[in-house]
Amino acid sequence: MVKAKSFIYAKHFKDMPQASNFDLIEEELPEIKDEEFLCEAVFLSIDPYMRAYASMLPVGITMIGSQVAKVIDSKNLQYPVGSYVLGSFGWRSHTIWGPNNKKKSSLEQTPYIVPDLIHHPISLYLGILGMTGNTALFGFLDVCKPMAGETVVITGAAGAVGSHVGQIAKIKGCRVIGISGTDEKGEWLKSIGFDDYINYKTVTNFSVKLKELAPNGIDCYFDNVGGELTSLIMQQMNKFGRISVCGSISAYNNDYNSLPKATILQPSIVANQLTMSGIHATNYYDRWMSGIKQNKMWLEEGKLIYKEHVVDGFENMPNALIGILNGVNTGKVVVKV
Ligand SMILES: NC(=O)C1=CN([C@@H]2O[C@H](COP(=O)(O)OP(=O)(O)OC[C@H]3O[C@@H](n4cnc5c(N)ncnc54)[C@H](OP(=O)(O)O)[C@@H]3O)[C@@H](O)[C@H]2O)C=CC1
Ligand SMILES: CCCCCCC/C=C/C=O
Repeated sequence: MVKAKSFIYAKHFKDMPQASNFDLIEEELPEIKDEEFLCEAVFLSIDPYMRAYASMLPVGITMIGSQVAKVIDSKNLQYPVGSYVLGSFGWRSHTIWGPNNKKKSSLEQTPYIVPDLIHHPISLYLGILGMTGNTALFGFLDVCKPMAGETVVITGAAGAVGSHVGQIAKIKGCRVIGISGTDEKGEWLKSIGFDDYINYKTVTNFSVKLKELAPNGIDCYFDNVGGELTSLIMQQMNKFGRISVCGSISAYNNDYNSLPKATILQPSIVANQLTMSGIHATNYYDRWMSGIKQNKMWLEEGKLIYKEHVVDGFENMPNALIGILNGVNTGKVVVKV
């Protein structure tokens, strides 16, 4: 008999998530039936969307999320014992999955086998070889269509998606400016190929500094944070500039009744005939494996450098989520069980 731990989303978030928003429960799992497998979480993903989406979820459900898990019992030939799977199982230590399991939301994917990585941690399937990697790859290239010599600005640049986008932009021959919340993060960005960075928390005048670093204007903007930074960046876009709107983490802790008042973006959009498009990871499910293949190729060629922020212990899932909203991480946050 296997005992599974899981975090229940027990109370709606208000402002910053707290440990008290979750209940950690334990349950005994039944024997698996035909076509089912039982797996044990090895690494769990922590992502900002968990904060953004949870406001729309009912309380009482298992908290949403993906994990890399090891199959420890199986009556399904497609998922043999000992293999690793990527699954949308939520914040659970052990899961029984079968083809009759119903998807609870469009965010969920059918579990797929991930081959062990010899030279890298298997947690990469949550990062550069997974959801964040495909978001960076398709979300940037589809919308921004970067050309060599163009200037690209990225907010949330030292996070999982931003650091990846910047490196793809360098592969494409662009000048890349990252926006980050500490100099340490900015220096890391430079070490992986970014041309420069702005520490938005300490810079005296953001717009002046941006003009200095991007004297020819901005052609592509990859937006992870929204808010005031986005307004200021958009004022310096070039004619026919492209903006990929990936997220708005600066306001995820606001509820819908207290969202920041918007500044007016239309003059920049109209004057420069900008194209601004929202992107979504779920839109890439039909190209998912080709995205992983491309990112893996760049990884093997040494063109893609990653950093992981590993939090130890399943019990620390809530703390890890609070951490990304406070910007403690450089690179992808994963919890190691
Ligand atoms: N559309 C989609 O399909 C997807 C969207 N996303 C979105 O992309 C964005 C980045 O995700 P990901 O890279 O995984 O995140 P990470 O958790 O890796 O990085 C988040 C970073 O955002 C920065 N940040 C936090 N609060 C603020 C703030 N108020 N203002 C500016 N920056 C802030 C912090 O860095 P710093 O110290 O620099 O402030 C933090 O480390 C998020 O908005 C997320 O929701 C992610 C995946 C898929
Ligand atoms: C495989 C998990 C897919 C989750 C998609 C999350 C999209 C994020 C949106 C905003 O943050």
